Amino acid sequence: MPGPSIPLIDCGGMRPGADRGALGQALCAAAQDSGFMCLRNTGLDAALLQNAFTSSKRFFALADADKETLRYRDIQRNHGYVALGQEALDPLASADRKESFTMRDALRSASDVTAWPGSAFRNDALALFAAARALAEGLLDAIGLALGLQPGYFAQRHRGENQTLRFLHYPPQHGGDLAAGAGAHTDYGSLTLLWQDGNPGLEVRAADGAWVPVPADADAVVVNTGDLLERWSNGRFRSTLHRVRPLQPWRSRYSIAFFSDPDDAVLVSSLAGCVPVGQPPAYAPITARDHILHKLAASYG
Ligand SMILES: O=C(O)CCC(=O)C(=O)O
Ligand SMILES: [Fe+2]
Repeated sequence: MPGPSIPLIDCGGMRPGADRGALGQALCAAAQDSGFMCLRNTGLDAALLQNAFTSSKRFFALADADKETLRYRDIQRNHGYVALGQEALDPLASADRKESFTMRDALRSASDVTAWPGSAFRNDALALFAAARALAEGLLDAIGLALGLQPGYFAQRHRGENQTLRFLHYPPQHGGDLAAGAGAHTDYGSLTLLWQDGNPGLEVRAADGAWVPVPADADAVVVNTGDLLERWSNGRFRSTLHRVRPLQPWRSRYSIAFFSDPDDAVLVSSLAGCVPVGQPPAYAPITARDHILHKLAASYG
């Protein structure tokens, strides 16, 4: 069960037309207290996830030379295979011991055959991408409602350009000094959805500085709020530090993340309703593109 700092929220199936008011309040409370939450009953089809994990495992099991043919080329495109030791989510620490396949704006590259390991992988990834996108939109809609924004406020600013699906693999480690799977970092954008394979390792930093394990429950989706939602909410929502440690290093750990971040040109500035009367905003406005590229450039050193 989640500890007190990582609330568990039942989404009631996210049925269309369902009352989003109570859900929005619960999401906002969790974003404010912890920045992390575990969601159940989101209505996301479990078969899509299972297929995506299967494709991910098949891909990471390929020979390095095959994976390298699809290698990540640049942070602008933010697509492709990143091998062990090439990314440091904490730029001041050593590189992460993980490999990943990143798919920014996946629907747009759907017809580019050179971008994908094969059609089964592509179909599984695109199906999950579309479902995760709809789920993130529903969650952002509920949050917007609780913040008193116009319906569709966030949807109009998250049209896919910076929505990114990412398959992750933390390979086993045998003996010696164990390396971190992912260094301490905050996520860059609005909302991250994360599915785990049941292998623990993800930890979040609580307000008192303690590292708190996130349950590795394969049936729940972990959701956290990122830097740009922190800025939009004038610091009301937290973009919480988190990391991945090798808690069970003898076996592989797989996870799948979906980052729902604002479109490049969106200027993120503190929402009027979040700024106390008579006080200046806590952050200067920034475009999503500037913030995301700055963070990507730091992590790819
Ligand atoms: O794999 C995980 O559990 C977390 C990954 C993560 O935090 C990230 O990719 O931003
Ligand atoms: Fe993260």
